Amino acid sequence: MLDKTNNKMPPERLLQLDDVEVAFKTRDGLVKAVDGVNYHVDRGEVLGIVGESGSGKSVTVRAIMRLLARNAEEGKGEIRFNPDGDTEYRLDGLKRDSRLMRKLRGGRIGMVFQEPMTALSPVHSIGTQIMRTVMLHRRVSKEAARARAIDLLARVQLPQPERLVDSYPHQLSGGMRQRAMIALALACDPALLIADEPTTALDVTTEAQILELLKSLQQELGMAIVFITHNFGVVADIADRVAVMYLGRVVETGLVDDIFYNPQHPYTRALLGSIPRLGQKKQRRLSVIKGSVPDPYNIPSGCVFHTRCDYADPSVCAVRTPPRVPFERGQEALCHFAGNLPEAGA
Ligand SMILES: Nc1ncnc2c1ncn2[C@@H]1O[C@H](COP(=O)(O)OP(=O)(O)OP(=O)(O)O)[C@@H](O)[C@H]1O
Repeated sequence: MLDKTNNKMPPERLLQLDDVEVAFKTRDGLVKAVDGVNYHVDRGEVLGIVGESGSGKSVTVRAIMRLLARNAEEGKGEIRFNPDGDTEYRLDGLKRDSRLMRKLRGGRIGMVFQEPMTALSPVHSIGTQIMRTVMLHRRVSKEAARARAIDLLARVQLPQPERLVDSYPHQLSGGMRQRAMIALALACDPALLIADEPTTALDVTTEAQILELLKSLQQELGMAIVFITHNFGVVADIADRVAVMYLGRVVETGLVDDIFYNPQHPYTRALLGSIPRLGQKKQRRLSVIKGSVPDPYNIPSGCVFHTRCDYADPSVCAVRTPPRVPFERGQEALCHFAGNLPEAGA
């Protein structure tokens, strides 16, 4: 039986997370990595997720994919997914190997990672791996699956796809392997592609090429993308909307232009102050914000960002949980002083 929900999402909505919580059981106790995350993705749009290391970006998408570590404990939040506009599935609570999840993962949700070898097997040819995915999700002959594999390799602009289909991952360069992984993720026309820092390990030129490829595939195939990155420059390049995460929460969300030109959360402003400039060394982590991300075992009281915030009033921010303040066009900021901060850049 497929799990369907009663209160429907709007028709344009593909994915919606409401108050998602994930904690991990560790030797030192329970650590909350994701603490009430809300975000949504509409059909065909690109949502960029940005935030420093440890903010819970990857754990949240693993909860969507049902690929959480064994020591994870989920809270009460909801994850809803409606891939084709007619059936809404509740993903939260589904087991990693449930029939539905195996059908959706690879079938309607594709994934690409920073390290292609987490997705590609070193002992099978690229073609075999794509064919297996195609045949797992569709009733097609071996010949048709091979033709599809060659077609996908051509789509991701790999040279000589008829020859490349029989090659092994170690025979390809890093950028080519990234393209092969994208081809694998696209094998069954996903409605949603989850991209977890797919370009972070690449050189600047290859990164630009892969971003360009993802953009053109997204437009051609009409799929939505959740794109995780440390880099606000990449968000500007590829995303329609942004969710900014800090210590397991979405602290600000909105359209790219609104977030860039009118950021309402002090953390977003601080991150924007650390966008790598042209010609700067690659892979520089965002580091200009004072202090470091607090230990998740010791989450600050009140607003979790107050210990690093330039605008914090301890009598308020260290004591009370901040409200979610709405602005125009769906922009929201989790801050006591959102809307009352000094002008950005002032
Ligand atoms: N299996 C686990 N057991 C305990 N803690 C975990 C586990 N997996 C993740 N965490 C913790 O959850 C928090 C969020 O991690 P997550 O990987 O989602 O961050 P991130 O924002 O994706 O960071 P990065 O950009 O470095 O990938 C971190 O504090 C991390 O240490």
